[in-house]
Amino acid sequence: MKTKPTGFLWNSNNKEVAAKKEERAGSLAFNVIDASSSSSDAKSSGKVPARKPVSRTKVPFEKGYSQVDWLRLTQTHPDLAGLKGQSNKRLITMDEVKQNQKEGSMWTVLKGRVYNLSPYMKFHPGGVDKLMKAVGKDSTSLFNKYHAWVNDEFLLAKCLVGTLEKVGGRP
Ligand code: HEM
Repeated sequence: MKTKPTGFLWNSNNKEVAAKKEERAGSLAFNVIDASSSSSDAKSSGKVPARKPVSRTKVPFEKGYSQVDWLRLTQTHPDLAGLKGQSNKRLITMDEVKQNQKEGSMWTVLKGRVYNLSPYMKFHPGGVDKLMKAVGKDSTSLFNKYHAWVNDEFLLAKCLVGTLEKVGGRP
């Protein structure tokens, strides 16, 4: 069973991800958090087949590109999103996301929010190649496939460009 500690990288209260189970050791009772699947209840009941594990190779970071370095940069850089004075509260179409795939301006949609991934590229623990797959499209399912527990909203807060416009008024 895989367990994940909580911290700035990980969502601590993601109910979809973490399935809690109480276990006992002598007189001690404690919660075990299983982050290995988003549907462990369904899995243990035998209704859903176990999800195929994805290959998750961590790429050794270049000096100066650790997650701590990233956090420092988010606190000091004046405009990581590349807004140039524009508001990050505006609605953005998928067309506009597709148009931003160049150095310095590499946009993705993640859980309805639009981010500029360009500054995060070399900091991504899964490597640049993997993160490039997110550019110009909605990367929510890819993101969840590899690491649904990662706290994207916190990590990419300073890269927020706007919100994806809903088409046809449906959520
Ligand atoms: C879009 C925004 C993304 C963010 C903010 C992000 C962030 C992260 C973080 C924080 C980790 C370290 C996780 C940990 O230590 O548990 C990680 C690892 C990783 N990511 Fe991403 N990621 C993103 C997108 C993607 C995409 C699109 C892919 C695949 C196509 C991907 C593949 C991986 C892989 C393979 C690892 C490394 C293996 C591991 O931690 O075991 N990531 N990412």
